[in-house]
Amino acid sequence: MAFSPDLSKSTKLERYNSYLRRVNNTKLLAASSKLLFRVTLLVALLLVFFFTLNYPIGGGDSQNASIHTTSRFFSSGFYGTGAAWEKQVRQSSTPRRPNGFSILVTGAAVEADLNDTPMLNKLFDIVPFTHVLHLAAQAGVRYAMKNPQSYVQSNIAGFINLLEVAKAAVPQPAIVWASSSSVYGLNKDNPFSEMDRTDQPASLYAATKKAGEEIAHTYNHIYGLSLTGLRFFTVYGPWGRPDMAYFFFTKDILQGKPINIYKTHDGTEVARDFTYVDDIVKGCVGALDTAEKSTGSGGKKRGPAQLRVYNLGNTSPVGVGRLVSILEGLLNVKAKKHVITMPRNGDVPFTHANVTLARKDFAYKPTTDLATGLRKFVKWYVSYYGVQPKVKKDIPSEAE
Ligand SMILES: O=C(O)[C@H]1O[C@H](OP(=O)(O)OP(=O)(O)OC[C@H]2O[C@@H](n3ccc(=O)[nH]c3=O)[C@H](O)[C@@H]2O)[C@H](O)[C@@H](O)[C@H]1O
Repeated sequence: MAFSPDLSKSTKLERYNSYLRRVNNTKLLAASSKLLFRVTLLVALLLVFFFTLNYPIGGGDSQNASIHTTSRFFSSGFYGTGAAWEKQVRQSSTPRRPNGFSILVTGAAVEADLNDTPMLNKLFDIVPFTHVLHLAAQAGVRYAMKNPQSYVQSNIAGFINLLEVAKAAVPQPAIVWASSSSVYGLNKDNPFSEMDRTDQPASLYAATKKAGEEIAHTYNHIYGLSLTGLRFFTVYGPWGRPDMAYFFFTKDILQGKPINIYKTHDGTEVARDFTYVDDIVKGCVGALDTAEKSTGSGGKKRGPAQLRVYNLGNTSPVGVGRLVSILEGLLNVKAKKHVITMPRNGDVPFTHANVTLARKDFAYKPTTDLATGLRKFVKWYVSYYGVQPKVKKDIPSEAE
């Protein structure tokens, strides 16, 4: 089976990407009640991880792609409507049952800027959030060499701004936020455990995520904020980020363009613990469900608060060559493969999550292997971009 892309849809998406970049947006969703939250979170996370976090133009070579930063949520049009905006925020955050959660999700839904302090203050004035799920970030390992400032702006300045507002809030929310497997950097222990060293980041992206973990420690220590960092391992799936390898490999394979498969400097294959988005969503919900309340109030600590870090990975690393052969099987197209030595661009040779801690504390158990997850991704890709199968109509039910 072979496919030819529908360019009108691609163009539409690229125009949308360009819009997203212009508004430099991060998305926010205020969800209320556990039930509403779970439903909303699923949608939000799909958008967060795979659509809104970092969208390069055209989804091509991530090294050349221009990626917008995501320190914004709420469009000025929406945020600027005053009473209507407030009403919407109140409505979407009113718990549907007693003791329901009211959760601010950054990185999805309506648009505004994390660095917009008055806007954040206003939000927290309107809603006594019980939790924040902070997913907004500038992601991507290699793009950090092109636009380092965007990482500082989003992952450090934006995070601190959010923590400043959260620590002063009454009540203080519990915060669960997206760290990254990249914090393990040059760590050689395998699989990666939360106890391993994380003081050797290989990219600026990793360094800003590690900085986030240290900043979290500080706000927990001084203000009694309950903070949980989740180290996500190469998350993929429908609505994914076009700057990630599995995504642009799919595009390039379909277009007959060559792809680079990295090998390490000693000639071994580069591997990743690719983790399907639905498994990550379950991990986020588990972390929120088990997050204890912050102990401070109005900027004053009243006792020790919870501080946690968890790996959320798939626990089965797969080589990039294998990833490509699964895609070839799904697309029924042979890739033009160039195996090259990994450029010195912040990449690490392998990742592998030990998830014992997350399993123990909130029963985290990834269930989607790479072939299954990529099948779901390719199905979505073909439908989203209007790719026409040339040989077969359906994606094969098995990868190979
Ligand atoms: O877990 C994380 O913390 C990070 O995961 C993700 O980073 P990575 O694991 O680097 O994913 P991704 O770019 O898809 O490359 C996948 C594989 O393809 C290899 N790769 C890449 C490009 C290429 O041209 N050739 C190639 O072999 C490459 O060497 C790698 O082995 C997120 O992007 C990041 O935001 C962060 O969340």
